[in-house]
Amino acid sequence: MAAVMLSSGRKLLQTRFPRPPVRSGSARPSGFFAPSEGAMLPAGSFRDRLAFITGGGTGLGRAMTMVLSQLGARCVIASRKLDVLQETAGEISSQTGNQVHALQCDVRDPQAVARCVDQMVALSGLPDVIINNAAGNFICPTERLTPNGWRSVTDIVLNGTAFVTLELGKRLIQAQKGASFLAITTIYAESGSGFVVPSAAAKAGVEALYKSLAAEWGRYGHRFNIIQPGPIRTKGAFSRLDPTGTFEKSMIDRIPTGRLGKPAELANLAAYLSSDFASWMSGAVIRFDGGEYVSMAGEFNELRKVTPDQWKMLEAMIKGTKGS
Ligand SMILES: CCCCCCCCC/C=C/C=C/C(=O)SCCNC(=O)CCNC(=O)[C@H](O)C(C)(C)COP(=O)(O)OP(=O)(O)OC[C@H]1O[C@@H](n2cnc3c(N)ncnc32)[C@H](O)[C@@H]1OP(=O)(O)O
Ligand SMILES: NC(=O)C1=CN([C@@H]2O[C@H](COP(=O)(O)OP(=O)(O)OC[C@H]3O[C@@H](n4cnc5c(N)ncnc54)[C@H](OP(=O)(O)O)[C@@H]3O)[C@@H](O)[C@H]2O)C=CC1
Repeated sequence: MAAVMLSSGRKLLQTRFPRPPVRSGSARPSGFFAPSEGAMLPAGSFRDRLAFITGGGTGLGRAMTMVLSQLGARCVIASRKLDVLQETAGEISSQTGNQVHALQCDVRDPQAVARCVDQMVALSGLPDVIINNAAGNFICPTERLTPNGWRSVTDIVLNGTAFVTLELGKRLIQAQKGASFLAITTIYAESGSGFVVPSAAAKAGVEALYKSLAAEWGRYGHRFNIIQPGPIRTKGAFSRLDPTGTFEKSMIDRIPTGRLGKPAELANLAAYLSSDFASWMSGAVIRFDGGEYVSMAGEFNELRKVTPDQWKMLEAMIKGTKGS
């Protein structure tokens, strides 16, 4: 029951504001926004191209490797767990018929990054496409965070991206070879977010790094773009950000398109940004979140819960107001 109060404190009107019907995340809106998951670009868009994807063995990195490989790219995927990488590489290359190499690399270690790039060059040459996707994250009240916890996330996300970008950028410049660099950040790189503070700080740093290099290294034939994904189910993210599954429903409820994103949708956008179709695109930050960011930001967006009858009443009240 909601009451409208006069400034005197007297109740003017009482009416029932029922709780909105509980809608499951995949109910009404997703009927309008069904995902399309096949490769979007023409076949062969990445023929004769080499793509280097950090964290390419799992989750979104795996999905991006899959679509690039489907479109003809040779791929090199790199992260810490060689067995996971090798399994993914085998699965993708047996489906697409294109080479996928797995290289062990901890992006926190600049020497390991240099060794990894040496191996890639020996195998396949310097890449045309670089996707900085590797990340670490976990929810944690900031007062519980240790210096090592801070370091573990910021080293992977910010330093890791910087080490990969510097190592490859310098070698590409030396070889006078152009390339597309893409970084995967997150919508809260822009707003900041409590409880994932090292990730928010590091992702914001990655965005500053990529926007800066878009300006500086265009002259070497290098493009730099950023995708800020909203929630897309992966084991890596959801097990560390919503380990009990408690928050998923309220998260979906605030997404105007009524569902989570799909890895293949993100992969199609990444493929476009990394392709020649986007050769005029650099320094772009693309939010890809089903509308979640603007939905959380708008002061009055909670009014979605007001029913048509309640609107009739509210309108009458507003129109009935005389003076200020
Ligand atoms: C509201 C619902 C949300 C649902 C999802 C919505 C998603 C929308 C937006 C999403 C953004 C997503 C961003 C992402 O980046 S997801 C990517 C997630 N993937 C990964 O994190 C994979 C890699 N991660 C890891 O390997 C680990 O998690 C790691 C901790 C980052 C690094 O591993 P490692 O180097 O092995 O470190 P450890 O030795 O284990 O730990 C280092 C220090 O960190 C402390 N620590 C680890 N976990 C926690 C924790 N949960 N809480 C507090 N502290 C933690 C650990 O204790 C160590 O510190 P020390 O004790 O002082 O030594
Ligand atoms: N899923 C989501 O909802 C969202 C994800 N993102 C971003 O998308 C990207 C992919 O995340 P997602 O696929 O969900 O999660 P995953 O956990 O599956 O991916 C993270 C990858 O990073 C690799 N990695 C972690 N640490 C290192 C390291 N030190 N050196 C090299 N590689 C490392 C991991 O491999 P290994 O363990 O073998 O090292 C893993 O493959 C990340 O940048 C994340 O921040 C952003 C917003 C939303």
